[in-house]
Amino acid sequence: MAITRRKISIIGSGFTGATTALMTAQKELGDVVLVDIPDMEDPTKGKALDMLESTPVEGSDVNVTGTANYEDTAGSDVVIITAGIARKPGMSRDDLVNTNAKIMKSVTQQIVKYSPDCYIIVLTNPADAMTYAVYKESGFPKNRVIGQSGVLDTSRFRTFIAKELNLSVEDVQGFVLGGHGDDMVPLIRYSNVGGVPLTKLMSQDRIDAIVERTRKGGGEIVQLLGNGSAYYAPAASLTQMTEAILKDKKRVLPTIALLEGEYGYEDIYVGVPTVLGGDGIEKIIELDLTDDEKESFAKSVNSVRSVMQALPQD
Ligand SMILES: NC(=O)c1ccc[n+]([C@@H]2O[C@H](COP(=O)([O-])OP(=O)(O)OC[C@H]3O[C@@H](n4cnc5c(N)ncnc54)[C@H](O)[C@@H]3O)[C@@H](O)[C@H]2O)c1
Ligand SMILES: O=C(O)C[C@H](O)C(=O)O
Repeated sequence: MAITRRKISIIGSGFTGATTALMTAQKELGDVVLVDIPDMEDPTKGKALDMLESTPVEGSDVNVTGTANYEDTAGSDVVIITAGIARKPGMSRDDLVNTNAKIMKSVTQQIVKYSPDCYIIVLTNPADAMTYAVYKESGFPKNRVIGQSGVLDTSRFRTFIAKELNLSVEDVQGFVLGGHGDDMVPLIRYSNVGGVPLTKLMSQDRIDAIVERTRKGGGEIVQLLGNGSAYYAPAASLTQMTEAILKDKKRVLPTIALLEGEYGYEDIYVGVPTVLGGDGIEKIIELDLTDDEKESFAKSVNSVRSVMQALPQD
């Protein structure tokens, strides 16, 4: 049988969806189908055509199409959900839960109908609760429903550390545990630059300031943009996760995963270190946490649980 290109569908053609479409196409990860509501069909087609016309310059042999018809997503390998509303200055991500939960329900039904074997990556906020909603609605196994928060939050953390120390972003390692909210937990003990512990390179005061800036990183961009939220770094994060799955890279990345006893929690999607590869979330990595880290993680988990209570129960 002939080998065909991979297919990536992106639901929502707004800032994050369109930017992710461009990045995945430029990396030649597969053909891209960009989907939005019928009222947005022409602009969605226009964005897709504009991207397609960049592929000769990029040397990328992929197709990019725009549509409002889910039939066009049929047989997708990866479906990325960015559909929904974004917050504005003064709002928290949790304020989006009611509107976006309804959108998750309807888009998930369409995704499952046309791509029953796909891997779903959820970006829409509040991301932990929305990933749980998509998991429930899809009926998919937990490894095939993955949320995005930790790659972005860690990328912000790494950026701030690299800039502060004037060292390469490539050498900064670290990750952020917990929900995608202001009480996420950047783990200092597991952070290093080229293997050198962060605490050897930076004072505790500076580390604390960077942790705080990371926690509020989304809000910082919301304030600056004035009418919408971040999209370049979120799209880069989605692209890295998509690549990890489609190329079976078995990357160790923080993702929003379903906990079933790991870290002492049940039936909740929240950010933890995972192995992301050809079978989606292939493993959750359980770290030994100190009492302080456990307490911070518990606070973050509680915040996610309280948002989940707003999800429709049907
Ligand atoms: N988890 C994260 O790290 C993270 C990062 C960035 C953004 N986000 C979230 O992602 C979401 C999208 O952000 P954005 O900046 O792209 O917003 P945006 O407003 O630019 O785009 C959203 C798009 O979704 C479309 N849409 C709405 N309902 C739809 C439906 N039923 N079917 C298909 N499309 C639909 C809209 O028409 C719009 O084009 C927001 O909820 C935002 O908070 C999360
Ligand atoms: O902050 C937001 O509302 C968008 C996103 O979750 C982010 O962290 O940039």
